[in-house]
Amino acid sequence: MPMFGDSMDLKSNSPILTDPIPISKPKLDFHDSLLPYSSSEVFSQGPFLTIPWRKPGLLDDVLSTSWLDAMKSSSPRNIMKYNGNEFSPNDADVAYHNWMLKYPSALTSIEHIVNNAKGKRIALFLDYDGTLSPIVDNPDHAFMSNAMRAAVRNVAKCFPTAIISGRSREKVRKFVGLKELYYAGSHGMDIMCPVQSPADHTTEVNEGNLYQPASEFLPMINEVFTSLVETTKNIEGAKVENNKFCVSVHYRNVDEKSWKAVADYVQDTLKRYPRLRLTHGRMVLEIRPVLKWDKGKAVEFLLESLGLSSCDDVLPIYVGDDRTDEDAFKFLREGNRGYGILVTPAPKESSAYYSLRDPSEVMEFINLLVIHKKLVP
Ligand SMILES: O=P(O)(O)OC[C@H]1O[C@H](O[C@H]2O[C@H](CO)[C@@H](O)[C@H](O)[C@H]2O)[C@H](O)[C@@H](O)[C@@H]1O
Repeated sequence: MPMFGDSMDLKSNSPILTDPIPISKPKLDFHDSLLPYSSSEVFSQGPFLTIPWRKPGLLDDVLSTSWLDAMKSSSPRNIMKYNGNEFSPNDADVAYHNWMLKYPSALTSIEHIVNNAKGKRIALFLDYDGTLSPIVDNPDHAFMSNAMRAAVRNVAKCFPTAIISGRSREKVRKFVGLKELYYAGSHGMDIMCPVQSPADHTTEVNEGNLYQPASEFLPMINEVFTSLVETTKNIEGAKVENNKFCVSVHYRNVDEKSWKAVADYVQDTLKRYPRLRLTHGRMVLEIRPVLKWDKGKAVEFLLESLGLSSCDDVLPIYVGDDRTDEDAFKFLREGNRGYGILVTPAPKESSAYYSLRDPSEVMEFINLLVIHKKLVP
């Protein structure tokens, strides 16, 4: 089990993890009531968020040597970095405590959150790996607990609830095993659309109603999957996962000496497929279409489909642990639409408002939402 968050460093010295465009102080017009802290406090520390810069036709990350730096910084074995400072494990508690001034716990902030939800409808978005299920070595064994399943089932009875995952929609649906939710797989590129009945405004999930903005990439993704399975087959521990509209190349179980070989194979593949790009996850390289579509877009799309896109009477909450979840946090923050909650046991730069340490705290938070809903219907 990782000691700290696996992809803990969005601001490392490596060019891979930082945005090559200088970021000025964001001009975001927040309502103070939504903020868990004062906005001047948040932005006084300089550039706020570094996310990979996406430009169609370019790889997110250019050289495999740099990829290697990114892969190393994604390893829990490496020292923890936050805001340019390095922390030894002994400093970790102090660092986490200080970091929480900026990203307070969603558990201790529950009153603030539900107060802001008064007169509004909460819409809940949940990432899967690292959020509902703990991170484990074998991606096929990332099961969620029955207690977590019960919590998600209960919360879905209170609020519209969607799972947005990097995995294929079918796979994540199988893991979660609840039919009363909405599912978006492949980082939001495969959405089972809820259908609204014009008569009574109820929604139902219609199997035939899929939104798949990357459907033309399907043959290409399959080719890449087959090719990477073949090329990496001799690297012990490497695992290639077909997530339908994206491919994950896991190096969690690969000896660090062979990480470069993994990066080289992925880079070679991307050279052959310029319409695909790379993103980094938790000890995983992810290949996906060069498409302006991400988890943020998926949240926007689902809110529209559910008839919940009006900011005035809806409070979307998104809970996630990974870099790809930042797109959703950013979408909520930029429009002053709702709350992002970052799940992490270690300090990380984020566009989220709040934090939770691990999936067990996520479950606690979900249960608190249900309790509050029952107390104040
Ligand atoms: O968006 P998510 O639902 O968080 O999916 C992101 C990736 O999650 C999975 O990989 C991660 O979890 C594995 C199981 O704990 C772990 O072994 C791996 O190292 C992590 O990167 C999944 O296997 C990927 O396909 C998803 O893209």
